Amino acid sequence: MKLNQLLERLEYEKIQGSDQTEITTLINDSRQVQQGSVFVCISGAVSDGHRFAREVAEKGASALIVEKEVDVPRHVTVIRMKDTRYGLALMSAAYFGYPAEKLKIIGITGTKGKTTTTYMIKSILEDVGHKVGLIGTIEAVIGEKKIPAANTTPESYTIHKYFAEMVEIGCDSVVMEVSSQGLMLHRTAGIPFEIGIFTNLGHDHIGPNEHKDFEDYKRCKGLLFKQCRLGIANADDPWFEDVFRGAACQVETFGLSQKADLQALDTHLVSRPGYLGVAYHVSGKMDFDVEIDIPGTFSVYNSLTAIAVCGHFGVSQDVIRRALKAAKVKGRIEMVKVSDDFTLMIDYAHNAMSLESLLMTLKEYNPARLVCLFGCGGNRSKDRRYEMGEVSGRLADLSIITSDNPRDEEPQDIIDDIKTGIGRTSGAYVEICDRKEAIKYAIANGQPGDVIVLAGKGHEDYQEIKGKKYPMDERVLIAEVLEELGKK
Ligand SMILES: CC(=O)N[C@H]1[C@@H](OP(=O)(O)OP(=O)(O)OC[C@H]2O[C@@H](n3ccc(=O)[nH]c3=O)[C@H](O)[C@@H]2O)O[C@H](CO)[C@@H](O)[C@@H]1O[C@H](C)C(=O)N[C@@H](C)C(=O)N[C@H](CCC(=O)O)C(=O)O
Ligand SMILES: Nc1ncnc2c1ncn2[C@@H]1O[C@H](COP(=O)(O)OP(=O)(O)OP(=O)(O)O)[C@@H](O)[C@H]1O
Repeated sequence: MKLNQLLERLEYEKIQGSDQTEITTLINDSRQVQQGSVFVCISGAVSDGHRFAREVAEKGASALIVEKEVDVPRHVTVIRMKDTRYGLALMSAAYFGYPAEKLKIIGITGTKGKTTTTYMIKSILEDVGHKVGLIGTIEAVIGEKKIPAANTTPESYTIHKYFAEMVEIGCDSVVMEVSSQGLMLHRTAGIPFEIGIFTNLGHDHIGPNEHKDFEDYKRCKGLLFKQCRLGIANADDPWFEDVFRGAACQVETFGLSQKADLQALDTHLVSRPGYLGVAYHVSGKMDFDVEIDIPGTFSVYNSLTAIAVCGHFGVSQDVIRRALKAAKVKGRIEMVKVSDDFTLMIDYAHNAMSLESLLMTLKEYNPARLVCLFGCGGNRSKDRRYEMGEVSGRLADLSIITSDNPRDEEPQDIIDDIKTGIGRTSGAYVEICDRKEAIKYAIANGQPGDVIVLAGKGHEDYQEIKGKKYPMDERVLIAEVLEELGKK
């Protein structure tokens, strides 16, 4: 492959060598450079790719893409452009043969609801025979293959590599989470999104390594709507109009308010022993009743989004209704049936903010008791332990304090910190260090009408202790506990 084939959609300046240079691989990590690679130098948060220029030249790189000056032998081609992250995105698309153009790509951005909505959409579209790839916080899903994720939105090279694999196995569409960091760092630059979705905007992801302030966070979210054909937005979010300022797409809205194009009417919580959910009537562009077994008013928003998207894929109302009923997201308010008397669920909430939001949501169902089982990760801020302890002590009727990922710390020390937080409230608690034993206690002592939440681990299937990840899937622990209690 010739270098200029990768550069065809980019503006660039030739510093030395030739853009007709033959190249073997496209790489932005010096450690992976091979003979003939083109190395893209990225000025990162931790490292600067330009620092490795001489090293990669010695390893045999045939070309370098830079945004700063580098000093390498004359036989190495050097191409300069304004932004090499942007360059990497467009070069990656070309390198893999523009796979995005063979897929219908749905991108979801927003502070909350991305993961849940992504899986809902995948589930409905697959019900009518679409083959759907997925890229998100938990994993990338390519057919049967599941690749654990490091970032919500991976680096552009990885995205196009996944797209190419999806095309290869016959996917016709992809649903992906698009983080504001992903947009800001051009990980998604050049992707022709068929549909872009805006769920909501909250004060999050602002700090030294993320966005400098809320304005910047909001601006970055809006970038998605400059590169999609159709934008579907939550009309009830106070920032909706700001985010869509300057949008270049057609816009449709959903929400509870009358101004929304697709509206949820008569929303109500549904609760039966062992079951919590929401129900409502869809009005506007469609007209039918929906019930889903994921609790919380936000489930109305997430499912409405999925309905709006699937409407554009021509999915019938009956199919949408049936598929939504079956939609589950691993580790996101995931109900696990253990009893006809009480309800148990697994959720990823692992900081005070998400735990508070989860417990407040569940309290709306007026459970006999709200039981919260959780621990906190080791080698992380102690404040999180005090705060989670305080939130659970304040909102749950019983806290069961246990281990999460202790990492290099002693589990009991972490539990003691959580107890300091609970001590600021009058909340009742028990402490059972072993997570399986703690789950056993919760199930064995479940009372009619209780809602029990196992918080913190969510989709994770391991427990990290002193640098090693040991297999630990809460679904497996629950099954073992039921067996041991003779309830299976
Ligand atoms: C601040 C930030 O966004 N960092 C991300 C970024 O790292 P970076 O490009 O700055 O990388 P770097 O380590 O400074 O290295 C710079 C360049 O030198 C190269 N290098 C480095 C070392 C070396 O020996 N040789 C070498 O060539 C690197 O390959 C890179 O090209 O690019 C990496 C690859 O894509 C990411 O893994 C990394 O994510 C960090 C770890 C991260 O997690 N960031 C968070 C803030 C994030 O992106 N979060 C969002 C979710 C937010 C939400 O939920 O809305 C996400 O999408 O995950
Ligand atoms: N639409 C929503 N609005 C507000 N909260 C939500 C919404 N959807 C889900 N949540 C809550 O936020 C938690 C995280 O949901 P989800 O993983 O779908 O969001 P996300 O956008 O992927 O966020 P994160 O990046 O934090 O994982 C859920 O467990 C639930 O408690």
